[in-house]
Amino acid sequence: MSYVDEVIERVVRENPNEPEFHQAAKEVLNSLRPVVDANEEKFRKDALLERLVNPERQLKFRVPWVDDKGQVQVNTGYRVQYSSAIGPYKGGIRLHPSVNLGIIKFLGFEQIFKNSLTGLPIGGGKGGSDFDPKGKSDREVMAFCQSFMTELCKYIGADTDVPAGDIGTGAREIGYMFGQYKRIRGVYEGVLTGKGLSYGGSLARKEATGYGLLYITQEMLKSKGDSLQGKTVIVSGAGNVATYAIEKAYQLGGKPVTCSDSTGWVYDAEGIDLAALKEIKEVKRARLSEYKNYRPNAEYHEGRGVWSVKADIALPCATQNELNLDDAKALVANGVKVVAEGANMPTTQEATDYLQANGVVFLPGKAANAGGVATSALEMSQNSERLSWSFEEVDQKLQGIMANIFHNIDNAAKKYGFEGNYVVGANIAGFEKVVDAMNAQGIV
Ligand SMILES: NC(=O)C1=CN([C@@H]2O[C@H](COP(=O)(O)OP(=O)(O)OC[C@H]3O[C@@H](n4cnc5c(N)ncnc54)[C@H](OP(=O)(O)O)[C@@H]3O)[C@@H](O)[C@H]2O)C=CC1
Ligand SMILES: O=C(O)CCC(=O)C(=O)O
Repeated sequence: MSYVDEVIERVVRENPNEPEFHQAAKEVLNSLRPVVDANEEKFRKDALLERLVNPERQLKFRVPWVDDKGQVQVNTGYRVQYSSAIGPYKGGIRLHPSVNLGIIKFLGFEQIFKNSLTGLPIGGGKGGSDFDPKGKSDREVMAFCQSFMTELCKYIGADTDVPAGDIGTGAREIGYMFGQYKRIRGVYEGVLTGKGLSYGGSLARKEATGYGLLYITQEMLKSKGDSLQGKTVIVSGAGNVATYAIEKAYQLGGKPVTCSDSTGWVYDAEGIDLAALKEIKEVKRARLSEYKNYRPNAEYHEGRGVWSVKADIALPCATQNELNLDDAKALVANGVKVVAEGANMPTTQEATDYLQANGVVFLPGKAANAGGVATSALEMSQNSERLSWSFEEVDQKLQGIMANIFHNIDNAAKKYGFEGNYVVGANIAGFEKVVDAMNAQGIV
């Protein structure tokens, strides 16, 4: 049995009931075969892949808090400190009822390679809780965030582990967590990113993941002599990533016509009304069904369905495994030429295979959504030098980072004989730097 197959078997055996983690690990390990096969003896002797798939540390803790009725609630908190080979652990905190250890591990594992692709010195980690901020009062969210940080603050720090936002964790939650960290640890430092601008946040961090997604899509199109001008874009999600992907798609000449949340989806043939979307989601924290109050001619449907709309480019920006094989068939039948992942692992393996086999250019999340964490690393730099850069300066750097990521994954795919396969290119390019650092640092 090949070394890669042995490790895949071990991942499945030793991590039961963690299907998302198996999916992420299999995808990466399978695409590393050309590199691993060429170094099989050394990698096997050093147990390199076993060390890569096993987190350095994983924390699971109780999060008790009191709701508005005086009832004590108990949630479970997680932080998986996956790899510090190339820098302090870095990755978001997800607050969603579906969160469990396997989901945090898949996200932390992806983060290792994504963070490596940014070219910046950040290792991989991820955290979260099964707490659902939806429908909670600000006071309840604060009570949860303070309790969560009371435990987490023992294990993080500006030079050890720097969490940030993800699903369900935005500026409000980061603010409450930062306040509690400072209160307990007594240090004012860049321990979190995605902070508010008045206390150490970076301009353009809020926009960075969505903007970065469009910058890399544009760079890929440019390499083929094409552009976003005049292209119809379908987007899923209505949160941070989706909103700023829609904003940048407009700025680059595209026409985004859909968005979705966990209860329904919108098709607006004239183009999504960005101001309405921001008001519904960022200000009111309401459901997308309200969109028709702003745009009576738009369609709102319960359930899921954005992938049935005719378009040129599809941008899944909601959550994992939201684009399945049937959706992939609909995209191909409708003439979609590009799928770029704003979310983490939104496309199932079967759907990815189908899209690639049918000539759709596929930009995987660990490359395409890396603009968020890259800008978080820029926030860390600003915090370290106690300066704030202008929006233009951060945005310029983000554009450069996303263009570099595209060329690095493109070149890695070509080097190993997989031209145009950006899944292979991203995994290999991300892995090469991490493995180099691991080898240099001995058996740790
Ligand atoms: N924020 C960032 O900087 C980065 C985020 N990502 C990834 O992008 C994706 C979206 O994150 P972000 O925009 O920050 O999150 P948000 O919480 O801001 O938005 C998530 C959106 O997806 C919708 N959604 C639909 N179905 C689900 C589901 N089953 N579970 C969770 N959400 C669902 C949500 O609907 P509803 O409004 O009903 O909750 C919401 O509109 C995630 O995969 C995240 O890991 C990747 C890189 C960086
Ligand atoms: O900005 C960060 O540190 C994390 C972003 C994130 O969670 C992600 O890239 O999935």
